Amino acid sequence: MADVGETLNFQGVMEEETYFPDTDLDLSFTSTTTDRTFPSSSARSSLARSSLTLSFNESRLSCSTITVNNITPLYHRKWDPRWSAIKAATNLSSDGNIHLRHLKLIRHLGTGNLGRVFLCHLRDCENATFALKVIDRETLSSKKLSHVQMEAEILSMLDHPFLPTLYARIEASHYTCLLIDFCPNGDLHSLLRKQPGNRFPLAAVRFFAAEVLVALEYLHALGIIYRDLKPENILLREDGHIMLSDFDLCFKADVVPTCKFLRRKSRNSKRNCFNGGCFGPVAGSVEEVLPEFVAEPVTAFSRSCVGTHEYLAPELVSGSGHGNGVDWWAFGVFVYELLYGTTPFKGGSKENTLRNIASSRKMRFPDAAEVEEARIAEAKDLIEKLLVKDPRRRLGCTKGAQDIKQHPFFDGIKWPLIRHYKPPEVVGGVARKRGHVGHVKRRRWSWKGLDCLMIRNRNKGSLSYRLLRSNINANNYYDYVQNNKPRKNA
Ligand SMILES: Nc1ncnc2c1ncn2[C@@H]1O[C@H](COP(=O)(O)OP(=O)(O)OP(=O)(O)O)[C@@H](O)[C@H]1O
Repeated sequence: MADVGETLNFQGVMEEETYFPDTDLDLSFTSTTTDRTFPSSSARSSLARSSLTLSFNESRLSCSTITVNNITPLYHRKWDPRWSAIKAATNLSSDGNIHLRHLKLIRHLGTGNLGRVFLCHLRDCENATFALKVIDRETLSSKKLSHVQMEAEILSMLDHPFLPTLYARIEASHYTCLLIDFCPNGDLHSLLRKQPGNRFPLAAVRFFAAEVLVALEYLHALGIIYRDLKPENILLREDGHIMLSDFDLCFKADVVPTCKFLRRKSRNSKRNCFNGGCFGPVAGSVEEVLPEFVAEPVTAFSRSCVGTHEYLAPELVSGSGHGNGVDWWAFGVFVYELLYGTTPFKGGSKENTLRNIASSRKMRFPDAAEVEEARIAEAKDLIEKLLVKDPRRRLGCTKGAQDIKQHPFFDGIKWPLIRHYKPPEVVGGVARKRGHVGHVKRRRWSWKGLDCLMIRNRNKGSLSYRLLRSNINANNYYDYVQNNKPRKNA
């Protein structure tokens, strides 16, 4: 059949409003978009909002190869109706696999670094909605292809309520399509921006921080360093709980779990009842015997410099190599941002932000009288312990999430029950019926990005000029800043 695929048009600002009627999807995509790279967030945002045409063209089907992951329901989602729907579809499929023809695209949700994300549902089951991440491998550099590979690999390992479930991976022609959970409530960054003063109430900060902590703990236990923690990457599920997304910057390391029994004096036996997890201390005892389970990739080591600049740990900025500590640093920045609506090292420019991160000056808290006092001291203490520049002394770096869970800021949280907690009621936190579209994100930062920044700004007195002129390797930014004693921080 010649070119019978119907065309879906997602036009500019209309994309949020338009519902696309029945389309006869088939197995190969023809993408007519040209947005290959996203030089800046505004450019990227405008590209993301520009016209996008996807055709599903049956005539190309004959030459496309299709492979599909065999689907095994994950344990924690075993009873999820989506799995039943997937199972029903595969039972009816001639080869027992899910194909693109089983899916009906509803609309474009957003465009990322690697590809586009669509809301879709199974043709025979409208209630089984998913997000489909479509990656056109032909348009990607080898570096980005390795990110796709990493993302798919990590997704296939996950089985956790605060992380996405990969329902299917579909390889069609030069497209890789990942079928994951759809989060209809947008992301935490957009939600934060809707709050008065761009700040969450402390109870909400505790809730989101606790869920993120549990998600990071799980990733670390698998030896996965996330490296891209920021509110934009935290999507909100239908029930208001979080889902960490975007795994293309992760790196995998070995992890050797250890379990020790620790004796310690109880601070407050009643309050700490659940701090040790399911096997917490018995209330009323003076001395507790706590099992200490550590599954933290403490020997992880990478030299690649990735992440979003406001969230970069000093060891990433210095290029001296990093490990698990970068996630705990980012976690400190994250708690700070939820609490104060801005990040702690943000400068007038990216350069200044990096300089502030690398500087040996102690981080300061803004004078925010509006931030409620109860528990604020604990919150500040937690942030200070996470934002320790030396990763060896940073909270979480040696024993992982257990150390952080035991911090007084989280006192009273019953960790094993956390997924059953009622999400906080915050401004704008109501589920939108039809999902959300992409938004302008703080872009990830790379050394290449910094080079461009520096070449553009050749003012002789500027830090960038001095960096360019100096014999110091650009990767060694931390040393450079130390040695050149910048006059002021932004
Ligand atoms: N599971 C999902 N449910 C709902 N919307 C999603 C989902 N996954 C992604 N999106 C939307 O699609 C957009 C693009 O997502 P994608 O993961 O491709 O890139 P990204 O989050 O912008 O990350 P990056 O470009 O940094 O890799 C997101 O900004 C988000 O708005």
